[in-house]
Amino acid sequence: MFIIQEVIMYKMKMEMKSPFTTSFGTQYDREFILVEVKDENGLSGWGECVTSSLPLYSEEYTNTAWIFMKECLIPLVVHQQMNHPDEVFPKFEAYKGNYMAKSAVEGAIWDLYAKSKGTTLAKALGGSKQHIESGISLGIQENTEDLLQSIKKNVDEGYKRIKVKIEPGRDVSVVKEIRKFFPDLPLMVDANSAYTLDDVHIMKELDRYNLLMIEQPLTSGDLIDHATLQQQISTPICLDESIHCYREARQAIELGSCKIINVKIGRVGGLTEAKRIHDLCKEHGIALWCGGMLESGVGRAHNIAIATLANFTYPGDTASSDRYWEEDVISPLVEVHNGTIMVPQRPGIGYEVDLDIVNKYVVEKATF
Ligand SMILES: O=C(O)CCC(=O)c1ccccc1C(=O)O
Ligand SMILES: [Mg+2]
Repeated sequence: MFIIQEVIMYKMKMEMKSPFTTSFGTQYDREFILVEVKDENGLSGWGECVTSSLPLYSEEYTNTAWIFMKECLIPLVVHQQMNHPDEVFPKFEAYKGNYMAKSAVEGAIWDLYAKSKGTTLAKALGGSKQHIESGISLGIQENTEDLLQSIKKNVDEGYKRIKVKIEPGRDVSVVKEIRKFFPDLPLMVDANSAYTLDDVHIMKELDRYNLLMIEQPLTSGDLIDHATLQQQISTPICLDESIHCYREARQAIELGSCKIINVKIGRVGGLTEAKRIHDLCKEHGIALWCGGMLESGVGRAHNIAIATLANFTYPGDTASSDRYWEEDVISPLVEVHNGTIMVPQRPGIGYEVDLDIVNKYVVEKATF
């Protein structure tokens, strides 16, 4: 049993080393929220809200998450007694949606819980891997030459799988060019919902390039259309934006909307729900991998922990800290060697949050 004595929210703004372009826009920096929860013994747990400054990937964005956390979530946990972090998500279900905000607070409590038990977050979640495999997600480039260079660099660094973002007009031609130079590369594409069923002919062309999967080709609500599309192509569809919870994962499996799911802890409302989706998919032979939201070290550490569960069988999108940031908020940094990340063995998330760096990039702070 533990009591949360204090909650601190840090609104952060950190410039990215290089801009990241998807079919919904270009990100130059990340505005996100770190949540710190403290217990009566002075231990701290950390979570990250993976929203960005505008509602492009999801309805939630950083300013809405900030208010929702302050007004709705924190009153449900501060000075409250808890036995296990699995209690948090059901408590938060009193309020609709806002999963990224919920996940940030719940994630901080998971970290605190693991630290109070003297165990790693990975083990507290039931994970057993000592290391996880890492892929990389490459944004849309102005010219294919730059993309090919970037692929080569990341393959040489050992990343186990390359994902490239596509959009209408920059899809088949790009994949064709990549395959000319990298015929056997474990390659996949992510459309971030940029297509409709009118584009089936494009998906059928992509089907000829031996892709590991096509991620989120259609709009997030379109489970039925994804099922229609999956019947017409042999490349597995992987859903990202479509899956916000266990129920949607179950329905996608029942409908045949996908063969693979990209789990993002923030998108599904936290680690407890991510675990449930993991177990469901395992039961149904649906493979998983852990996606990314250009996280700082705190979110990155949570991704590493969940990816230690057995059914995370494909390399995830969690790359090294220095790919995104001049300085990260954790020490040591997340490092990828030969395409693998060693799971840290210290309690909780296993990385120390560097308050000097947090304070350097904080734009607003609130304490409860
Ligand atoms: O490197 C990462 O963290 C993953 C990058 C990525 O693909 C992504 C980044 C921001 C928003 C959505 C997505 C996505 O997976 O669709
Ligand atoms: Mg995606």
